[in-house]
Amino acid sequence: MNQELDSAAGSLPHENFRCGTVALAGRPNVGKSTLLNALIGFRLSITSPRPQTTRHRILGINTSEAGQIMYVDTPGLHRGAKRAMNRSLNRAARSAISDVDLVVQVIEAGRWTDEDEALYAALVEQSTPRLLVINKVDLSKDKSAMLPFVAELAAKHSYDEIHYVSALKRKGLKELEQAILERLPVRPPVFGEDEITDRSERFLAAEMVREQLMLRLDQELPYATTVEIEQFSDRPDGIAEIHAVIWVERDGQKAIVIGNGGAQLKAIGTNARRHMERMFERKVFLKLWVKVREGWVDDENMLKKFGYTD
Ligand SMILES: Nc1nc2c(ncn2[C@@H]2O[C@H](COP(=O)(O)OP(=O)(O)OP(=O)(O)O)[C@@H](O)[C@H]2O)c(=O)[nH]1
Repeated sequence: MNQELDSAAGSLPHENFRCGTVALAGRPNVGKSTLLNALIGFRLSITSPRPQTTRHRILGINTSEAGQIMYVDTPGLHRGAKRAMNRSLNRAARSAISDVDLVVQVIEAGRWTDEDEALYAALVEQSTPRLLVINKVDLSKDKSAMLPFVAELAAKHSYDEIHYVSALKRKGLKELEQAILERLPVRPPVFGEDEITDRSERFLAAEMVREQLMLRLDQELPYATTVEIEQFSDRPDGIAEIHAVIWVERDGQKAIVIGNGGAQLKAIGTNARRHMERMFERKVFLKLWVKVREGWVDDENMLKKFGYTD
């Protein structure tokens, strides 16, 4: 990852080879990251049942004979964001949809909310081609019940195409991929064919710890945490040594993250390390600390330090 571009980049593999960027946009929790992972066939972007799990713009690359699709996973657009971090996530989401070849708006089957409408309004202001993806179709037992919902949607909104998918069950993805490719410009690949992201292992390591925080901590606590990698080095014995700090806002939160006798922190570390070993294809030695930085979620300087703003 993040290697020198492959020699394939720069030359056109065949005259119809297509290459372009595609934003996966939508309100929080509709399944954008799950869809990204399913489309690239790799568990790159972290997912959880909680809204705004994704905090960064992440590029996931899928290269085939036909072309190279660079998917941009974006934070979910959240209305009425009060805290500085949520406002910054909204900014990232908006800028991600403004500079791409195609936008895929993702919604949940049977639900169209004010947040979906607000995103649609933002898309209409741009002339970028757009597809609608109705995700989580596996959850609706009676598929025909969806028809009036889609008919009403289509009557009031204009999309190039509407697709039904289940990102979780990997249904409808081939047709979606085909529709995406058709709308990308003919041009040579930007990345080498084995590259799956523009993000470094260091970044992905922090994300994997954060995923465990999102999955294991209750209520608002995950939103008061972030992860900073202090050291990422490859030891002579081939093991990647990673030191990470979990930042929280208050002492009480620190105690919860550590858990009784350190049990919670141990479980977070074990699970994150297993995922890292699978993704990085080598053994990992992971060391975690929990530290308090009061009010970091509302502090623009801290958000910058943690990579949430430019
Ligand atoms: N049943 C079902 N669940 C899904 C599907 N796709 C995603 N989910 C679940 O929906 C939840 C949210 O998925 P994410 O991929 O994290 O959603 P997101 O849109 O990236 O969320 P944000 O980070 O909040 O923007 C997770 O629990 C997923 O497992 C699907 O096709 N079917």
